[in-house]
Amino acid sequence: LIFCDHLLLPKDFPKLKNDAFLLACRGQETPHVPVWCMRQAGRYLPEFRESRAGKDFFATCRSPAACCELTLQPLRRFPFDAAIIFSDILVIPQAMGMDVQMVAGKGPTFPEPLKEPEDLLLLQSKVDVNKELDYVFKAITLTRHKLEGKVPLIGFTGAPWTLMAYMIEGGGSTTQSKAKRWLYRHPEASHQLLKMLTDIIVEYLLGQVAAGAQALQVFESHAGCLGPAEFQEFSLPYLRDIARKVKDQLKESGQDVPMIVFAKDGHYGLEDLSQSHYEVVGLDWTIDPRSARERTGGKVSLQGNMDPCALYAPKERIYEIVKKMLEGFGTRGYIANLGHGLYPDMDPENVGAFVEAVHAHSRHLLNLK
Ligand SMILES: Cc1c2[nH]c(c1CCC(=O)O)Cc1[nH]c(c(CCC(=O)O)c1C)Cc1[nH]c(c(CCC(=O)O)c1C)Cc1[nH]c(c(C)c1CCC(=O)O)C2
Repeated sequence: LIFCDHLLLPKDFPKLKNDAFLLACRGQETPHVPVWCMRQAGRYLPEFRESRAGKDFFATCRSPAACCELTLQPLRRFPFDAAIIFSDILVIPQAMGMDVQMVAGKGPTFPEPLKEPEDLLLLQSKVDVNKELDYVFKAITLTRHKLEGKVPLIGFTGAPWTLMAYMIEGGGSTTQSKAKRWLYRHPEASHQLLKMLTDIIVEYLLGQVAAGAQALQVFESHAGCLGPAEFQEFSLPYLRDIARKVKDQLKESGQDVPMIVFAKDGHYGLEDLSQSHYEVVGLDWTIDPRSARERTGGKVSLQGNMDPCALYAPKERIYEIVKKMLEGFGTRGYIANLGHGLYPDMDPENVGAFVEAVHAHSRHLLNLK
């Protein structure tokens, strides 16, 4: 039999061998606390830099074989309990007709960002998600096969506010003042754009599940620049809509896929996020584990939240920090992760020490029970 990778179908997937991550998403018992890292496929790995060398970032995102290889790389080194598909949140603005380039040393850049509400007319409002983002679905299907059931595969998307902010700022920004100007000056146009994005995101996530994604994470990376009132109006309703619509649709076909919401620096919204139809709330390092547990009252599983910079510490110190974190969160309904993505200058050995510490210390705590 000759198998052609690009002909692999989203069915007959290999049997899952390690379900600790999926069990933890649902608050069920696990033999150890599962762990993965945001940006685990990244430049801190020499093999990643070599695979990416000289190639355009978004061209890489469009190659299912490249995405599959980059997704698998960290798993060859470390016993992570989940894989996250290599892609980017900005493939959605691209599918809506915007040009996005990855500029070395600067990050993602939109040569023609949205400036005024009239610019919304330039966007493709009815995106054929299955056609425009087909390459992501192919990458997911291929990767799910190539994972051979080692660990579950996580799909993801940017949340509406975070994508809107990129589309208006045209790149990274510390204040997000251009995007926030829209919220205060053009609230109706803002809602129009957020609604447009929500509809596309729902279809995109459903497509990822159909392609083989076993969990979904929604990145609201720019929650931190909103205050509680703006979050209530411009972020939370859309985050809720996404989870409800995805879940309703999946239920119709008898499927159930855990969803994670990660609102970076959105500590003011923690109670609300824990009542937003997501099984898991991701946390950054500005929240104390015990208070996060108290504030979410056992309604959700929690994921996070070690400061990525703590990985610069010597290994013994990493172990101590992990120990405290595990004791704060407890071993049930908990997925260890960083509070944001791994930095490109991280020593892979320290990432390994982090994973090892989570597994070893959580097994120790679970054996005491
Ligand atoms: C805001 C955001 C983006 N992309 C993403 C977010 C949300 C998460 C967050 O808050 O960080 C999401 C993302 N981007 C990438 C992943 C892959 C999966 C994983 O976590 O391993 C994920 C989940 C790959 C990537 N996306 C990017 C890289 C690094 C660039 C490269 O490989 O050349 C990777 C591995 C590029 C990217 N893409 C984006 C930024 C800000 C950058 C960094 C630019 C830089 O550091 O030069 C937009």
